[in-house]
Amino acid sequence: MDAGDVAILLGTQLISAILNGASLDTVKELVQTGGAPVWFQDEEGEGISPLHAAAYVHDTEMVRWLIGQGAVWNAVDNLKNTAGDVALSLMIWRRILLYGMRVFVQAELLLGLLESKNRAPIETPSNLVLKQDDDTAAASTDAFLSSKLIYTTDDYGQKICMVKVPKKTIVFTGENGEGEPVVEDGEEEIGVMMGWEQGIMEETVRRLTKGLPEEGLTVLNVGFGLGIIDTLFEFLPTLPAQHVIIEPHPDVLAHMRAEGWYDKPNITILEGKWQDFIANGKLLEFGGFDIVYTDTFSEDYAALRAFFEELPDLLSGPDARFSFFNGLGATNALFYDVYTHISELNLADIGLDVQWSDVDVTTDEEERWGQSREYFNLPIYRLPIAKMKDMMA
Ligand SMILES: C[S@@+](CC[C@H](N)C(=O)[O-])C[C@H]1O[C@@H](n2cnc3c(N)ncnc32)[C@H](O)[C@@H]1O
Repeated sequence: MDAGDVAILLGTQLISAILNGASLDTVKELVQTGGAPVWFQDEEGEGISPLHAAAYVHDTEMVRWLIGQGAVWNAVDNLKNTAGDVALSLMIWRRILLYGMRVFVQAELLLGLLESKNRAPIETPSNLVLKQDDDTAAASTDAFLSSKLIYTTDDYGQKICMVKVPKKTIVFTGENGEGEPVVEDGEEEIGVMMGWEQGIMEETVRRLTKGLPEEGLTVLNVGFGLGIIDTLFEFLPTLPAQHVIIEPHPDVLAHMRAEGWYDKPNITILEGKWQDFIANGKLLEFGGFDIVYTDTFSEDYAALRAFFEELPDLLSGPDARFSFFNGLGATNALFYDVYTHISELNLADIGLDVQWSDVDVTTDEEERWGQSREYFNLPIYRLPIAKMKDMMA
């Protein structure tokens, strides 16, 4: 390894340490003792420097120290942003985020008022959907439950549980894309569940079970899909004592039967929607679960929030854990951030604290989506783990 390679290695480690929340003392040690170069730029990646990294983690003291050590104040990354631009865009990002959250919360309050008067539901004045008005299987539970589902494997070996929804496309009648536009009726494939989410499910189970006693574990999972998370629960070192799965779709239930899920002695399958088993009190009969997970399809944020409200009754105690598939708004970083913050606020209102962790979900986009509509195209999944707040603390 020559001196250039060593500088690249140390510089990359320095940037990664800062982005991962290293303290100023650690950074000082990496630079002063370890010899990491403060002038380094990550040419192989996004072209960022340690100064950009410090701006990303909003560490003003670290920015000051790095500049004092000779960090290049006006170095630009591959997007032509200096560390100052990053800081500025973060400030602007936070301002827009706060605005988005305010709009969302106001719409939510209004929704509550309208619902209490039995009036039609509303949407927020943005792409943040509180209540869906899409009546296809993608967003209407009734349409979804009466749609045919297809279990298939794509060209890249990825397992998919898929539904087809109607799609209108505008085509031009003439040659070379000219001529009169005509609306053509067609179909679009949507992944109800796709194999690429395996990594998210694995990390979710790891974090849901970490530190919990293995013996006698009780688990509730809402929404079977491909059964990825249920399979992971069944492969824990100690089999859960009680594993309840709620699933309403007849095709999913038929698939579960064919795959032998009905024959597992520790598993109870509740055929219906989670709302049905809240309404008839069946879920309460289990006496609380140590782990609760929900990942449904075609439901909007209002439904997720309604599920949150049931958690104090569903969780077995202060150590019990809850997680949900955090996928709303995930085709846009800002919307995703708003949903993430709003769900944290709503959970806090109900008495739950959330710990977030990041799961890297970068992959080959074409291999992931194939013919399916994209529903998650951010590089990072924000994984929530919630517990009832410790009222004695
Ligand atoms: C995204 S998949 C779940 C994937 C699952 N986490 C896995 O690891 O494979 C969503 C599932 O939720 C089910 N579902 C939709 N609405 C539901 C509801 N109201 N209650 C319970 N399950 C629901 C769907 O039929 C579908 O099987």
